Amino acid sequence: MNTIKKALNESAAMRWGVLLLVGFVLSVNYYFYDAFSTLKDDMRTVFGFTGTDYGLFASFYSVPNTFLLMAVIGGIILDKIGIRRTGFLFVLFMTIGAFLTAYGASDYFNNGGFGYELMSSFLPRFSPELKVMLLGRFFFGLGAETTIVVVSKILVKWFNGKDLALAFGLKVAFGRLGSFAALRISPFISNEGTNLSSAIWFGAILVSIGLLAFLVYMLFDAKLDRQIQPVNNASTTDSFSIRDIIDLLKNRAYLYIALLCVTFYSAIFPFNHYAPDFISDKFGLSSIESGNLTSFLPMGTLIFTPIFGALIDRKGKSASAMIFGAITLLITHLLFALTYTPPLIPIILLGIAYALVPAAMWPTMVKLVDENKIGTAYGLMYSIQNLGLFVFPLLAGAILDATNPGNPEISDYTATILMFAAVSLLGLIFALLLKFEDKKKGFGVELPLNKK
Ligand SMILES: C[C@H](NC(=O)[C@@H](N)CCCCN)C(=O)O
Repeated sequence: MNTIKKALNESAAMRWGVLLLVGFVLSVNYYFYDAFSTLKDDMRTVFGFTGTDYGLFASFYSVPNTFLLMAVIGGIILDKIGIRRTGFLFVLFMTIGAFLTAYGASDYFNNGGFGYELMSSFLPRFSPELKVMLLGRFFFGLGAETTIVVVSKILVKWFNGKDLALAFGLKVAFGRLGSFAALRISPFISNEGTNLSSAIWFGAILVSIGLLAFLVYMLFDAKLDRQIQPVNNASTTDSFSIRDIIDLLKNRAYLYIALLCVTFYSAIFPFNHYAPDFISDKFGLSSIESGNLTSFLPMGTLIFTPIFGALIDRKGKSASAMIFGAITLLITHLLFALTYTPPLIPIILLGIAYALVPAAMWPTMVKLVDENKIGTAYGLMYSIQNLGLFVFPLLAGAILDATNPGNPEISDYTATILMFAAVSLLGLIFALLLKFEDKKKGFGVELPLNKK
């Protein structure tokens, strides 16, 4: 009997199964990224971390991606050596980074364990545990950002022409699920700092399970390659040139969207690092209560990002959605800084902005850049974004310390949050510029993404 074998990516069950696997890798990535925000106060009591120390720790995630351009380089490596080897390498970096961070915070290390003496022998301004945790955060960040680029490429490989936008919305949702779990589970395990180290080890173990999930994915990827290789060989030889980066930066619409990306996310991710502590200090809640409240944010975006994505696929209006999201973000920070509005209201507003802008911004790239340059375009955008993710947690910690001398238990966050409002205002200006540029050049950013 003559049987024609279907390629794996033609089976819907296989595609969604793959999304579940790589989505898990993203969930643990975001879990470990956000797990520390509810532990800020515990790290202050257990390790004596100041706001600046905490800001430095949060910022270190972005050092490799900004100063060593690792997100761009990771994208180029990905195009050169492929999904399996690049993915394995960068998920491994992420895992090593998570374990190093947990080791730095462990009782064993802090009771004079391996490396303690060495870490005490230089830069005395920084404690040995902070130094090891910074090293861990560096490797974690190096692996985590390129892992997101790898997962994007995996989705294009499996879903192109078959619900790709929905798959991208769900990709963001998996990340938010990780953030949600971190905000709920992390303070629960830490139990006001009595089990701080266990809360961090738990995150590191989750990341290592992510590595196992990626290894399983590699089996499917290899099988798919064996099935589709002859078809794809002809089209995968586009080599990298520095000219691509120059051309991207000369494209004003790309520049505006990259600047919107850095300002928008700089007013959200760094804010999230401080949000549970801010809400707890301003509204007198425990760290578990404020973590639970903050967790409504990723929970809401988990549901709404794919829904907004599907709407933008069909109705368009991406530039308007980005402007609306930027205005909402500005209002949120002004409410947080200047009023005592019950925190759930600004959190809901923040959730709308946080779902709307990513749902519109990431797929819009296909309107601005040729498909064969899209990996470089995303990689460059992530590197630019990471500059903001480096600077703003640091700045927030420094402003917090300057306006609250003596590292007090309860801090006044007004100046810190006003700084985030100013960054949101910049984001709004770039969203408006993008819309004007689109009107002038006719990229079609306002048109639906789905082809008729
Ligand atoms: C898709 C987008 N992701 C990013 O911007 C990443 N650079 C964030 C990384 C945080 C966790 N590792 C998003 O989440 O909207």
